Amino acid sequence: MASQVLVAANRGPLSYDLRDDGTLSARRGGGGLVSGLSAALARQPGALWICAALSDADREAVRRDVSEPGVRMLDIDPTMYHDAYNGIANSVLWFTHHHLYDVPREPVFDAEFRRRWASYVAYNEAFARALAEEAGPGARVLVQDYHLALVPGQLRELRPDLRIAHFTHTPWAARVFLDMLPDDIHSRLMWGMLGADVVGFHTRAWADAFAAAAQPDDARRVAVFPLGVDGDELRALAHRPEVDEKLAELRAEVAGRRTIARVDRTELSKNILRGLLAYRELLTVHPEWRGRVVHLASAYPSRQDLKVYRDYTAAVSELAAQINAEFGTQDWQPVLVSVKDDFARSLAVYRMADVALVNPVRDGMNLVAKEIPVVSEAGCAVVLSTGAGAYEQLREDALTVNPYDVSATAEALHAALSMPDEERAERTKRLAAAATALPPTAWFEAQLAALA
Ligand SMILES: O=P(O)(O)OC[C@H]1O[C@@H](O)[C@H](O)[C@@H](O)[C@@H]1O
Repeated sequence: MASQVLVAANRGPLSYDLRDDGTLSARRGGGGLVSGLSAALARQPGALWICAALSDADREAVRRDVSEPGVRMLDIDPTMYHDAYNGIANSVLWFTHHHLYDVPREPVFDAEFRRRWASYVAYNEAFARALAEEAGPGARVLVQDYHLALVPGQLRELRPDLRIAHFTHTPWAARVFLDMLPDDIHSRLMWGMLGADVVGFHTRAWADAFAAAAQPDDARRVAVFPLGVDGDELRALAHRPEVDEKLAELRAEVAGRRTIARVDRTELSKNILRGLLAYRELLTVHPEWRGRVVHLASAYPSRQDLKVYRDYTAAVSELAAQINAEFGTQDWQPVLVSVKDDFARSLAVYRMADVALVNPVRDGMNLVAKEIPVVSEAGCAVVLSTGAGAYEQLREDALTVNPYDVSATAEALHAALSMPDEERAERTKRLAAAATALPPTAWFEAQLAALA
């Protein structure tokens, strides 16, 4: 049956595992984009989510025609998928929008790049064709993120009757980085996204950067939808028994000391190394904190298919080990790194942290900065990068820092640790209110309404 509301995103709401006995089991897909969209789509009867098969088990599920209602997985040739996802989306596009290039060496746009780009075009076409097949007359289609930047333009050609929105969950690159792209690639990306009736971003800053690269007429379609947190849902999740258990364990480990927490994928843009350097500087410049604070750094591996991510992950654990060797004592380990993606443990960390360190060089939004104040028990001072999308909404009550300025970050950590309890609690309350202003369901419905 044709759908009236469709979502297209690389990652789907579920993925499959192939058991030893050859049967398939479904589990919920991971990440902020997925959890936000899943909640919103659950409220749209008859909606369809089109996503890519991400693994051999997913592809097997497509071949066996195992399907869940409301989800269509696309079986894309694995080599083509790898070139599109790792070779273009997570390398060129992610690096451009987050300004991550090591400029003397990168980027390089050569014949190999062109080959991968052809895969990216074909992978986008697979989504556009599937959407064209599944959408009812005049249906509304919400296309997600940089993986699928060409889809709106391609779909518009196949189905001029549809109402299409594109939403970017990352920042939009500054001109100097966009200008590195070959001209035809840059204009193709703009063409793709401007195939949409509404082009959405998390912040005014990213929307303005995109609009500056578009024609004045097209810029009118750009809109801002700052994704927030569902406070009631998150608080309920944070008070499940398994989270209580993790909290008790963590409290025992920390033994009454103050805590500085971070929770991230081990992602270049999250600036974990400078965060550790700032913590080291804090312990050097303000030795009164030695033995009295613990840095709980959750940094779980991500995108390990890319060498630069493997190297970065190794550098993070090496620097943490150095800090522990330099300052640690018999009964105090200054940094506790956790590399397991353990949501229950993260929620326990959120509940107990005195200080949150959210220092990405650039970030589309950063929901950690919004989630921590919502579940914090006694109040949490948020040290927040000016490069995070969340900065636009949280700047008043966070302690904001230039993410490259390690010394300023160290001083902000000191100020956060020294903040009077009452002030911390007051700021946390206001941060939580700002964080819950546009929960996922309202965020999604606002975009649907913009297409009406
Ligand atoms: O490649 P993955 O693991 O699906 O992660 C992609 C997502 O990663 C998130 O960190 C970004 O905020 C999203 O913009 C992006 O879609």
